[in-house]
Amino acid sequence: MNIGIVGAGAIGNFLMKEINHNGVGEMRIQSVFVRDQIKYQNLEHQFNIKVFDRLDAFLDSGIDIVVEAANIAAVHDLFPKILSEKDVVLISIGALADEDFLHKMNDLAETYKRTIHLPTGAVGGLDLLQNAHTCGGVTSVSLTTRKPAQTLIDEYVSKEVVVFDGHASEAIKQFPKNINVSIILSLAGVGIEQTNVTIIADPTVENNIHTIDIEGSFGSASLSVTNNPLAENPKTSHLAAMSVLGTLDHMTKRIKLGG
Ligand SMILES: NC(=O)C1=CN([C@@H]2O[C@H](COP(=O)(O)OP(=O)(O)OC[C@H]3O[C@@H](n4cnc5c(N)ncnc54)[C@H](OP(=O)(O)O)[C@@H]3O)[C@@H](O)[C@H]2O)C=CC1
Ligand SMILES: O=C([O-])CC(=O)C(=O)O
Repeated sequence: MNIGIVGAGAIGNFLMKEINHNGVGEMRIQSVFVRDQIKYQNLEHQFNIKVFDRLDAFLDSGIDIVVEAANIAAVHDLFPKILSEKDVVLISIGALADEDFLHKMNDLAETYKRTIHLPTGAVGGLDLLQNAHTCGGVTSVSLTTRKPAQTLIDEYVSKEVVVFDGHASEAIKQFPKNINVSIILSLAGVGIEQTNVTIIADPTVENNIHTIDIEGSFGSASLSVTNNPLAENPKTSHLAAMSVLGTLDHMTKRIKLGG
């Protein structure tokens, strides 16, 4: 599978190292789309890839699938066009909190017979949540996210501060780089207006900790993930990058787990 990536930050670099240096199945990252070709030119030599700043040339570079590792604005601006030509993997899931955009992407996928893959990201439990929700059996979903204070707020704090308490729809507007996980949970479960989110800036922690509580006709579930951050971007958890790789790897398998 020849892969194109949009964005070359913490997750993009993780993927280039794992796939092109360490090797994962039959995958290869062939092309990377960036805003500033000069800034990222060194990647060509480092990972044996081609760097593009023109979208048409990137899409024509022999890639089978496009992985987004950029931001919400890039999904909104670039991916309707990209989806009309390629299957896509999106990690800035917050882009889909905009319901008009979500419907537009769904319609494009139908029209062009494309697939939009959404990795689980820095959490777990989506299998349970989706299964329980399929029969309308979920009554409540809550996410409590605790991150190192400096990744959420600029001012110094000596003790923990609740910086957000409300629904996922508003959480992603206020913290677009920190709470994409709330939108994948919303999509799997009860929706962005019903998924409860609390975000805590904690000066005493070094991990990104996501705790999910689900209640429904199946019973109840509680899952807490204590994530190591990626060195290149401490806002982003290692598991989020791994989940993109996992999503690509699962596509190649004949035996599909989960559901
Ligand atoms: N779903 C989840 O669980 C998680 C999602 N995320 C999300 O994943 C995304 C990537 O994270 P991460 O790698 O840590 O972010 P970084 O900030 O480390 O990297 C983002 C990269 O995207 C590039 N970029 C931005 N806009 C564009 C554009 N229009 N076209 C091409 N490249 C662009 C930036 O380049 P430059 O600015 O130099 O042009 C940069 O190289 C973020 O949106 C983040 O919020 C992160 C963690 C968990
Ligand atoms: O990586 C994480 O822990 C979660 C994150 O930033 C996000 O959901 O946007």
